[in-house]
Amino acid sequence: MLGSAALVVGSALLTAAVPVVISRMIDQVGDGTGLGVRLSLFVVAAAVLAWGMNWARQALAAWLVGGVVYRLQCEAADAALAKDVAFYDDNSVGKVLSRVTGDTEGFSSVMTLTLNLISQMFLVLLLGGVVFWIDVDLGLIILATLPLLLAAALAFRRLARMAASATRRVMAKVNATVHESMLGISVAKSFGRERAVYRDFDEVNRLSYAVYVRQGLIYAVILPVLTLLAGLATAVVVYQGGRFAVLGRLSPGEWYFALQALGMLWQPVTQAASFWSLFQQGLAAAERVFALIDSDHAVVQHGNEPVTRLDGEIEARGLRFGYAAGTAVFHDFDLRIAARETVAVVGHTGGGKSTLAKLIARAYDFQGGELLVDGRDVRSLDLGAYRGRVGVVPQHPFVFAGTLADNIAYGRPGAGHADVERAIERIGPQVWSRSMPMSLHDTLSAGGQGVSVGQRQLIALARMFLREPDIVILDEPTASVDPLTERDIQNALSRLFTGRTVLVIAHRLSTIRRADRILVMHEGRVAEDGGFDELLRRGGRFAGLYATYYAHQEPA
Ligand SMILES: Nc1ncnc2c1ncn2[C@@H]1O[C@H](COP(=O)(O)OP(=O)(O)OP(=O)(O)O)[C@@H](O)[C@H]1O
Repeated sequence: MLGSAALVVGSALLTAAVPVVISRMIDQVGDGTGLGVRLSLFVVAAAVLAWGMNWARQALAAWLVGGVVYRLQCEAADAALAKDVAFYDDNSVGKVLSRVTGDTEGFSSVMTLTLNLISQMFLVLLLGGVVFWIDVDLGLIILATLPLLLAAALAFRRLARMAASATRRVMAKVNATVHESMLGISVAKSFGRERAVYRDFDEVNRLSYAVYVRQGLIYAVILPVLTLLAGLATAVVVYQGGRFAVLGRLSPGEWYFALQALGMLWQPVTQAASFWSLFQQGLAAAERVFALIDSDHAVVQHGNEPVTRLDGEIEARGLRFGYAAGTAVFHDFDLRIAARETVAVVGHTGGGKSTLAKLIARAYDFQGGELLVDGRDVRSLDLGAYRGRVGVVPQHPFVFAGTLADNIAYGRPGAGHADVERAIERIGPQVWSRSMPMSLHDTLSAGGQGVSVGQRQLIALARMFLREPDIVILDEPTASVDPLTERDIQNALSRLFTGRTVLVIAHRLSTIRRADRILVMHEGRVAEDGGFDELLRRGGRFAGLYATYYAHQEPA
């Protein structure tokens, strides 16, 4: 920082020294020979030195700003990764991405701008001081021309800002349209709607063309007008300085200096006019990044009790939960799941099955009541260690870009090839080879294009065998897989379920039949609870669900 300040002062002094020395030499023109050579040598030396100092100053600034942005991006990315799932309900991935990259860069450009402006302002003060020292009246004349230029720059800044924000808005619209059409491309293709999608895009693209042209026209006016105003101001100084020189108040060298100083003042002054709004934008960007870093976690803990192993007994007492204030999913929810019990959760859509699973997995926090695991308040347990003992298999497990082996090894940090092979062994080698034709070294694409739902489930189950969780939460896919793959998955599941507490949001009859207990969820409460045959005999909600949904899965 000190080095940077010294370079700012040094390069400003050098830049200001050039017109000062030249003006002095002009006044000594009659004194001797070789003046032109000495003058030229001085100008070259000063230019080289000033270039060197400016280079060092800018390199130092880049190093400083780069360091700050690097740390800010690390902290923002770290904060985004630490956020609970609930955070991503309100903040889309795109929004978080623009906080971590776009906003941190916005902040960096303001830092660079500020450092440049500080050095330029220092030069302005230096040159202004010399002009006033030469002649106060001339200094006042130059000073009087500055507000005119400043006012023009401010007015243009407003115009430029309006044009820029219109361009930003329309670009956001273009991006959103492209994003949406690409997301739904398979649907568009299957309905033969490509031309309609193109027409939608063309409409916003025409809008963006019009806005761009308007912005170009506005910018085309700004610079020539500012140059004209600068020319007028120079004319005033030429006239007045000339008069003072004729009157003997100024030497020709001082007159030259005043004109040079004026030329050097324009740029910082016009830049200062646009500085404030850019500075505010940068601060707003920084605020957004800090809001991400400082925002509270949705899952609140009040203890860090160690968790090494769990028996897996789960109990909810008077649990209250809603995703948003005033919309409760659970009012006064009670439930007890014994250790190592397999519970199938069924019910109509919106009944609260996934919500229950998310609360047990600590993806969300509840607002009232108690959630006990092995008789201990879940909020008193070390969150990371607790989550490490709970394995969640979502309906559509995510596949990362990398080899199949990498994707399985994801289940346990540091797992090697032998561990992956062992996990496959536990699933059942025949089961695996029948459903997974690819080799462990084959590369999968992010999102899992080219990998079926059943295969993704098998990858996720292999990850679970590596992880060895004490509580398994599984959301079965609704999409039916072929009977052979279903049998493979069921075989893998029965191995995974043994000796663990399992909560499975069940869509397959085979899973329901195998469960120790079935919970029928309805409007945020347990409407029925019991064994398969018992619930069928009861003739209630489960019997209804069975008749309308599960019965068709019975083998003929
Ligand atoms: N992220 C969310 N934000 C706000 N409300 C939500 C969210 N997720 C679920 N809900 C609401 O909570 C209620 C319970 O939903 P939940 O997903 O638990 O039901 P479900 O029984 O699992 O349904 P499905 O079988 O369709 O998955 C529903 O009214 C749903 O609209």
